[in-house]
Amino acid sequence: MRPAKDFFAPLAVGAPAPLREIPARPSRAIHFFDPSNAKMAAKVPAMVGTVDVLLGNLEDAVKADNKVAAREGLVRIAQETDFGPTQLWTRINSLDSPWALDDLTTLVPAIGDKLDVVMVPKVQGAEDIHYVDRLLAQLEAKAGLQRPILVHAILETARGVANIEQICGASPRMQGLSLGPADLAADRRMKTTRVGGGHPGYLVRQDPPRGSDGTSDVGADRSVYQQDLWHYTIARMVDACAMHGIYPYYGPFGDIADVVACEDQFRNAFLLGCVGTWTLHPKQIDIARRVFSPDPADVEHAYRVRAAMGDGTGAVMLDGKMEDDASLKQCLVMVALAEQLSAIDPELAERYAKAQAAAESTEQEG
Ligand SMILES: CC(=O)SCCNC(=O)CCNC(=O)[C@H](O)C(C)(C)COP(=O)(O)OP(=O)(O)OC[C@H]1O[C@@H](n2cnc3c(N)ncnc32)[C@H](O)[C@@H]1OP(=O)(O)O
Ligand SMILES: O=CC(=O)O
Ligand SMILES: [Mg+2]
Repeated sequence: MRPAKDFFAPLAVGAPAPLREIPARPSRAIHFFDPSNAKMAAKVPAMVGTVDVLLGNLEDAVKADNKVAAREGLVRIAQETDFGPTQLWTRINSLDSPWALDDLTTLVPAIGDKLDVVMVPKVQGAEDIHYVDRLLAQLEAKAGLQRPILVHAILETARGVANIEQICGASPRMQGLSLGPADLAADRRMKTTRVGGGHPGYLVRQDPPRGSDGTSDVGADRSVYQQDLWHYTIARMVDACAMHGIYPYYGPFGDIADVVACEDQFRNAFLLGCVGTWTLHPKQIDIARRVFSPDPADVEHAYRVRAAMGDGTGAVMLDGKMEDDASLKQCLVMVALAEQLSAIDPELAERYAKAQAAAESTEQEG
């Protein structure tokens, strides 16, 4: 392990200095595209501004025969496209594949100045991040890059989950973690064949009614409540990321047609602390943008609490509820997110400005 004094030292002579803090850039929708799929690739320039992140995927879902075409396609798209405020990420092939090294040694010199984040799949432990960290530093130095490329790990092995804190703290490049429910389910030998989402078999059943003689009628009709298979993993991910000042994301939701369950799954992740999700199909983009942008009513409430709390200490009553220093901090999380999103999204800026004005006028009346 690197001693604290060396943690922020560049890992190659001439590489850009690592960031001291990972910027909180909006990344509600990380939109996956296959750069070797001509039809999909052709849509990328028009998607700039419609998603927060465009991610050129080189790993799973790209056929083995198309790996080189995908890599070259990504280089071409990146060179030809002005991404404006939209971030460009890539998901490289896994480190145990024959393609990962060529992915990095091709992409960094060619488009390193445009790449914000490299997503690394199937990360098992800090050693995987150390490998990518050093290699990126060497490639950045060679290419004369001025800012470091950040690293994002996918949590999709049992070992990765067990090593989650070490992964998050392995390098100042660490930007965040995504849940990889498909590979993780396989690695854990879970018995779901779905890509993310719930499962009707994973449930809790209402207690049976009791007869007058005290016996339970186990055959009676009872409500069942479907549970979330991913709750534990997402909660661990959120804590590990918060502890290290980096960002957690939901991953793929494979049932493209079920936009309702997709929204539920995204919202659970948002409420638990995730900042965004992957979108695999254009249908999922509006869902992600909506769910990961706070509701204006919640933003209005947050501004009201902030105004009512004055110097931020003590306790007040608002709408019959107690608010204090701690609930103010919750509200400030909401306000900070609303302000970040307002800076990049004029429509949301207008809605949040109205929420703030309404909160301030209620405060003046009160
Ligand atoms: C477990 C994991 O690792 S998840 C991450 C890896 N997986 C991925 O990245 C999958 C990305 N998505 C896809 O490959 C595709 O969306 C699929 C295979 C799921 C569905 O593709 P299709 O059957 O073509 O979907 P569909 O017919 O509904 O597409 C409608 C239109 O959207 C386009 N489209 C589909 N997905 C995307 C996308 N991700 N980005 C941009 N455009 C897309 C199609 O090209 C099509 O265009 P057209 O109307 O001009 O013909
Ligand atoms: O890569 C994603 C997954 O779910 O596996
Ligand atoms: Mg995977």
